[in-house]
Amino acid sequence: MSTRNNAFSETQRRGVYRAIHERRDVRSQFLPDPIPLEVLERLLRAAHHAPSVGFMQPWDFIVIESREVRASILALFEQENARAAERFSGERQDLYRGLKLQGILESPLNLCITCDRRRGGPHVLGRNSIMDTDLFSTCLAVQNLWLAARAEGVGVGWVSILDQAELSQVLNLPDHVYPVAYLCLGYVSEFLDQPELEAKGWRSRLPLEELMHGDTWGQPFTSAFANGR
Ligand SMILES: Cc1cc2c(cc1C)N(C[C@H](O)[C@H](O)[C@H](O)COP(=O)(O)O)c1[nH]c(=O)[nH]c(=O)c1N2
Repeated sequence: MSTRNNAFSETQRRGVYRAIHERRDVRSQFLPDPIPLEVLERLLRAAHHAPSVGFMQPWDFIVIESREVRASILALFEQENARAAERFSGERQDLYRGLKLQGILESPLNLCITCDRRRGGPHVLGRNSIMDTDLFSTCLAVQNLWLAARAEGVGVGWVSILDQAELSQVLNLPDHVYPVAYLCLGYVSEFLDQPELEAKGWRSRLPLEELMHGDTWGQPFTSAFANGR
């Protein structure tokens, strides 16, 4: 692979793609070892360097160490998860009930990444038509953290089986602050080779080719470059 102007070196590029491909959602493999403060700071700094609409930086990071708070969140999860299971039936429900979908107490640290929908005032550059761009920006902060964590050997698990209003109440969030991601963080015994949902037979990765369209929805993608046009 040749290196073009401004591109990373091959080794650095490999590192970036490795973090992307080997990042996993972790629920079952957490170790109790604490995450050193300097590592946590690097992860939060990575998150804070995400792109954001109008440079709004709408995120805040609630670092949750308290076992009591985590136990309250786990209770919210149990309640919502029981309801979620009812949406499936037969074998699918049995499979669902067998899945581990959170590591709230096993992980040493929980982190809620929120979106302050008022940050930057009433007129944020780029957020005049699509108001949810603040939420999209916050998701990018989550992904930055998730990738940086993989490079640090720290596992991250996203728990969304939670009632948003109840979660906000437990975390004492003001009305204009939305809890985008409730995350469990910790070192892990291993990172699985494939998503746990795939390994357990819930759902597999779709072929990329099926997701590529040319010019408009549903048109086959045949690259002009590949065809020498
Ligand atoms: C917005 C959002 C919300 C959730 C998730 C992800 C995202 C992006 N995922 C993790 C999800 O199941 C996982 O990413 C996929 O199964 C793919 O696996 P890998 O992340 O590649 O390991 C997730 N996992 C889980 O065990 N409990 C959950 O509540 C959620 N919620």
